Amino acid sequence: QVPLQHGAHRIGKRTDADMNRWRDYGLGEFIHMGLYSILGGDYNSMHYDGAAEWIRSWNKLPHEVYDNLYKKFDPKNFDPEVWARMAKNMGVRYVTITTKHHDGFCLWPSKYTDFNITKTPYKKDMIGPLVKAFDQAGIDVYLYFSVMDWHQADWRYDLKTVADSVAFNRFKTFTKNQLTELLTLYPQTKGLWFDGTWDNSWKKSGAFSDSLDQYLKKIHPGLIIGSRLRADDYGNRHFDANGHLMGDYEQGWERKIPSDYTATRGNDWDCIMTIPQNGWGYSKTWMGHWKTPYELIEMLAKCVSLDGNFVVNFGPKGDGTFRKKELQTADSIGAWMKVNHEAIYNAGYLNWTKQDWGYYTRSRKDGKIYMIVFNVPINGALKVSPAKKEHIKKAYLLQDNKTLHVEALDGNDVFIQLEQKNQQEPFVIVLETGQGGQAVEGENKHV
Ligand SMILES: Cc1ccc([C@@H]2N[C@@H](C)[C@@H](O)[C@H]2O)cc1
Repeated sequence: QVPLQHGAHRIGKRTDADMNRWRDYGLGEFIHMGLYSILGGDYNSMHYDGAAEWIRSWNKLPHEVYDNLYKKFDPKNFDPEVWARMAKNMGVRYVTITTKHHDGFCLWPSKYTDFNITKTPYKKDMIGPLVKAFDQAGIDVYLYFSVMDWHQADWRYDLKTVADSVAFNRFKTFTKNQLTELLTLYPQTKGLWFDGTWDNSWKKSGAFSDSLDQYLKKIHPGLIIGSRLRADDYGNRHFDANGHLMGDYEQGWERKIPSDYTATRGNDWDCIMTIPQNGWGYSKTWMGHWKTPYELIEMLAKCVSLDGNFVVNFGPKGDGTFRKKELQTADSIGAWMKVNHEAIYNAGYLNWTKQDWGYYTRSRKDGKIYMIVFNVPINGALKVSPAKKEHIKKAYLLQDNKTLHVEALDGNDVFIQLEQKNQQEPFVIVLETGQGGQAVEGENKHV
């Protein structure tokens, strides 16, 4: 064990009520809104083929042109109630909204920089009404905040000189002030989602990130902060020099999902995912493959089956409305969740051998076991190999309680026989288990 001042201060999961609530969310939503939403990935009828919210870094777009976009920022059709209702219908239980992305533009009336929404034609705070609308819809709100801030003269990518450190110290104070402001203005906030913390300047500021983490939790008890905020004494991020997670959950799964339970290292985690191949802010032309609702539902099932949450990103347009494809996706996921949310909410990992037909989840409330089925085998027989001493007593379809035939195989394995194999969408089977003797007699038991 390497002695550390600023490594993990807690070994293992955080288990207070706020974190237990976080663990049970299952499904979340991310929203990227900012000056980049106005351009939608295009400038001067050229298309930027990077992530649309990074268009300021495109050499064909002068910084000055981008930074003056605030003069055009006017989400006339923005309605926080519409955003909250869409999220509610989709079945999300938490939402993370960008307050300030890397470009430094603040969607709230910050008193620490004039580069904020009050200086735009729209004038009004967007964060307050969103926090209120989501909170009233029963959706927990988390605020995305980029530490890296391209607008601040005191931002540094690295600390090479004394002058760098003097400037960066001013930047740290600015950052702490803005975060205090956000938590004071929006006390319903459940957590902060940090980004833009990969540069050397921040890696060399492990002591500050540690004290900032503690300060924020002191002024806002229960606050949830993932592993993207801190660096340890040696600049390690997410996991300290001793391999312990620094943060309340692992925040590294961006557009990727752990391959299996081992890869989660037994930590809490969530995966944030774009519907297109990449790109978080609104882009007129989405990159590459657009994930179908079923692909996203399979990702959701996989995340929950590995004790994580799944967060789908939406990038509203500059006028404050969502593109049709995003509205349709939210609708489709919501329709599936209306029928099958029992297998997602308050559910997590089950240590049974993964089968090809899909994913197991187990309810943290009552231990009920769910099979979320995506791939029906040709013979319509779904193999289940329970852990030792666990036996299948009954299997039924969640959507209509229809009991399914269970055939005993060797040991306590079973086949669950599906009658009609023309399933048109992912479905859920509920398993009732018992301890002790095989509850289901095989028909043709070969001795
Ligand atoms: C290399 C890279 C840097 C920053 C990002 C930001 N994190 C996501 C949550 C988005 O905000 C994206 O701009 C993505 C990739």
